[in-house]
Amino acid sequence: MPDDPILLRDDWRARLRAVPVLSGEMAGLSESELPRHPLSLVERWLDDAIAAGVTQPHVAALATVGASGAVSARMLIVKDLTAEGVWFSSSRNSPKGRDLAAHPQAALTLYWREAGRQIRVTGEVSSPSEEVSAADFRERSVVARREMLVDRQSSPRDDAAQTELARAQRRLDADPDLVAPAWAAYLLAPVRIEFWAAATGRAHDRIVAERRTVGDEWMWQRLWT
Ligand SMILES: Cc1cc2nc3c(=O)[nH]c(=O)nc-3n(C[C@H](O)[C@H](O)[C@H](O)COP(=O)(O)O)c2cc1C
Repeated sequence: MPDDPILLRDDWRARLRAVPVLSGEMAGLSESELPRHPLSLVERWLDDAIAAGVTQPHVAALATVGASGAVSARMLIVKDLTAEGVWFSSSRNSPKGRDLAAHPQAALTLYWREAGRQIRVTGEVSSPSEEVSAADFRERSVVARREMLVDRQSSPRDDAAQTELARAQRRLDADPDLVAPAWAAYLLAPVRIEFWAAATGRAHDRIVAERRTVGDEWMWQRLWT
């Protein structure tokens, strides 16, 4: 059998180089716009993204570290923004859930292409409220709840899947309020939030807020891009 080439094209460098990035008029971020608490700026940027009709403005990349030190990242949905931090949800039994049990820290990155804005949140992760976790679970679609009652996220899917899903559906039919015990609403409480804003015709802006170890004071610092 002849060796098929792995890639069909060998001009990827040139093709990628030709794709425009950060096109359009972008205002950057100035010191005068900085609030006392960086979550206020997260709120403002999220608001702007929703108002501008950005697609899936609440989808973020979450990076975690496993017990062995291996790093994983995946996209997920930001479920809430409160004065405590950023919320997302998943199964405690998923690979990310196991990572978070071993190392309750994470990095979450939001990126709004149309606005040329990126936010990087790093901090401590907890699942502080069974009530919030249960309410979050009940808001999910039937299909998603059924999958989560089987609770095998990221495991190989074999022939037993249909039987297990049918069993989960019967449990849901019998009790529509049923909550998968492993479902967690996680809170990422920030210790560092970095804002990156594209600016047209000059260097882009990068400003970071770091929580001081004493009290709830935040220290702002401009960074080299
Ligand atoms: C747009 C988008 C949104 C997603 N939202 C979630 C979510 O809210 N929670 C979740 O557990 N997985 C979500 N996923 C799936 C994850 O990316 C990932 O495949 C899954 O959580 C398994 O990750 P893990 O094996 O690292 O635990 C989403 C994927 C995409 C592409």
